Amino acid sequence: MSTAIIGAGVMGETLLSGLVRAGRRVDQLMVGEKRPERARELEERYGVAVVSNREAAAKADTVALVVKPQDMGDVLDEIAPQLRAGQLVVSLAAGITTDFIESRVPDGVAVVRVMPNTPALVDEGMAAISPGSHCDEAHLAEVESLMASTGKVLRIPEKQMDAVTAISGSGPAYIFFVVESMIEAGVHLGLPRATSTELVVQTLVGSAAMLRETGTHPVVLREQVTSPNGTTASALRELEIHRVRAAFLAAMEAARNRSRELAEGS
Ligand SMILES: NC(=O)C1=CN([C@@H]2O[C@H](COP(=O)(O)OP(=O)(O)OC[C@H]3O[C@@H](n4cnc5c(N)ncnc54)[C@H](OP(=O)(O)O)[C@@H]3O)[C@@H](O)[C@H]2O)C=CC1
Ligand SMILES: O=C(O)[C@@H]1CCC=N1
Repeated sequence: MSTAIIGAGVMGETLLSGLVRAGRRVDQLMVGEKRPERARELEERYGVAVVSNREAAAKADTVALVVKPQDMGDVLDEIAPQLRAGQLVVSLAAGITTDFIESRVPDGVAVVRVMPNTPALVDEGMAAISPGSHCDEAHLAEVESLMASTGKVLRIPEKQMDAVTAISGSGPAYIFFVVESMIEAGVHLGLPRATSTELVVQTLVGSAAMLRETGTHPVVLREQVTSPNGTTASALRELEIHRVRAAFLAAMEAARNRSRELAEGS
């Protein structure tokens, strides 16, 4: 099965590199990318063929669209004449619905919507997938195997996609923001930057491993750290005073709303 990736920016390259790591034959992969210097970079780095979007759409069994949501209409208009029934189009774009894509491709082309995230680069991705209306089990299984090469995959109803985008799609950015803030706090408290960075990164990795390996609720894990009248309780009181929990809720609501707006082309 050949796969084309159209749009090889951050997420397109993340998908490409995952497929290569997972052992997909490079001669079964191709890339459509509009910037020539980026195309050359990918050819050198992965030995993958960079072709025109039309050639990619004509030749590949599966066409993964990884351009910005705002570019999706133009790319679909460009490749639609090359697509034919039996092919699978996979969109990784935020906001763009399967309806939007299905209305622009020939009948019989199956569409699957995916929301990945960047930890896929280290095979710890979280991808959610939703079928379009002409999609069967074999198409979903193909996308599941595509995305499983870089992490976990969850099947969800498409109506949950905007919320999923706000939580796991954008999620790594919130975590990096917290990490960055904690490192700066360490520096503020007088720690060397390298020490602060090592402390924070390992604390994040250790906490994530506890969540995954014990399956214990985060509230219980937090309580285990919080000694009576101790340091953690003092810190948590400040986070509540500064309404950090409410800020997280508002932030993710804003991301969900932005995903809905992208669907409308703004
Ligand atoms: N980054 C992330 O964490 C995630 C991104 N996504 C989704 O992935 C998609 C891509 O995002 P991201 O990788 O961050 O964005 P990037 O801007 O890094 O990548 C998009 C790439 O597509 C190229 N491109 C634009 N138009 C065309 C075209 N007509 N033909 C071929 N290539 C084209 C762009 O080139 P140029 O720069 O010259 O325009 C760019 O290299 C978005 O839809 C986003 O919603 C989903 C989940 C997570
Ligand atoms: O910020 C964005 O719009 C994309 C979608 C999810 C993560 N990055």
